[in-house]
Amino acid sequence: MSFSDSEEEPPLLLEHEDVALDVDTTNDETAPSTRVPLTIICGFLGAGKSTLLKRILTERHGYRIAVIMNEFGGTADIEAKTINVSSTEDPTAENTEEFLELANGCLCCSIKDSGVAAIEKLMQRKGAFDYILLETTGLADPGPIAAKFWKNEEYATGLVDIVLDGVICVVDAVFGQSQMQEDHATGDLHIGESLRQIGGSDVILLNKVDLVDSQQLEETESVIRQINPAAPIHKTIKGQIDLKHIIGIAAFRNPPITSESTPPTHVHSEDCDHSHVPKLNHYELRGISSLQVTCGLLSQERLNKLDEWLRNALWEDRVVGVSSEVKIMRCKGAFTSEEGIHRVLQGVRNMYEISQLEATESIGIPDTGKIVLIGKGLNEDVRKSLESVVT
Ligand SMILES: Nc1nc2c(ncn2[C@@H]2O[C@H](COP(=O)(O)OP(=O)(O)OP(=O)(O)O)[C@@H](O)[C@H]2O)c(=O)[nH]1
Repeated sequence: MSFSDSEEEPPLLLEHEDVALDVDTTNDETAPSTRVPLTIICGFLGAGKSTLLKRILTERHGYRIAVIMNEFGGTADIEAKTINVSSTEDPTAENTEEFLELANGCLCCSIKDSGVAAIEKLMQRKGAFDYILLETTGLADPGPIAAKFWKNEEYATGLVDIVLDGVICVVDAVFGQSQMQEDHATGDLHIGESLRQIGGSDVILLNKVDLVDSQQLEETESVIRQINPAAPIHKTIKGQIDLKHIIGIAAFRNPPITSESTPPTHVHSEDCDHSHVPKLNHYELRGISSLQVTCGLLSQERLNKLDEWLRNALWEDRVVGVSSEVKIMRCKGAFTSEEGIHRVLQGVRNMYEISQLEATESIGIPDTGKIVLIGKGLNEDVRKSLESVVT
């Protein structure tokens, strides 16, 4: 699980005609001149959404794709910085907080809202894109987000008309099954996020298949099929997939069929005439919160202590000086050692890795480090405990 892609096969070049980007421009004279398709990428925390997007951003596919990251816990800048490509406008990539323009014409930006304002601003500043990919937070229910974009005239700005193409769900082959089971077992009216994400998607990417055996893979696939029998399932390693399977699929071109049994691609909106599960704040409902700690240059001693702290927290659910239980579901970080070596922390549940970035990969990583934890029981005591290790 390294940010270095050197061990991977070179990305496949895609033929233009392979990717059906021919969104309907029709003969309607009132139609805006450009229709930009949008695909929503969802999937539970750490499933591999950013890895998939990083691949798309750095491949030579010939399209101008705008990738919008919408992260929970303020980790989007870590994602953007670790995309590991320098900006064509600003090779030192110092000014990449807002967006990062890549050599292949793609653009990456991070935002906190659901994307509309940022997309409009981007279009005004950078012209229209061939395609927009919107990454949702790992805990997001894609339904309401999809409903915002689906055939919504509000977002026809006159210059561009954003049309929803489809919803893609990235499922973690290692933790996906247990996540779905946990979400099934909640027992109340609330439907767990992983079920909403899988149920509301048009295509499923079963990712990290390199980390599981065939039996676990089959079982996970079977659970996914029970939740969403309609969506094709593609097995992937680090999001390696031919783009034609995920973009330009026009899943929303035809109106969804309305029936008693709501089809998986149905987008709930205020106009629906059937009952919905209550609208609940999915973070609070699951008791999930995020915690962020910044740090300066870290000595080797502090790095060792941080490693020990993480091992205790992720493997034992214990944090030094905190009596209550802690459950860290996701951790990310970027920090620099006293010798000036940049390191990136990536963790999903009890698996984590601190990798060292090569000098060329470090462009844009500031000396001020940042560690973000997402999970349960992340109170002030946990923050103090982590701060005592890194500051
Ligand atoms: N072995 C292996 N590791 C993977 C694969 N896909 C992603 N990873 C690693 O899993 C970790 C999480 O991947 P991300 O792409 O950041 O996951 P994410 O879904 O964007 O995470 P959130 O935005 O926090 O929800 C990273 O360390 C990746 O390198 C895969 O197919 N195989």
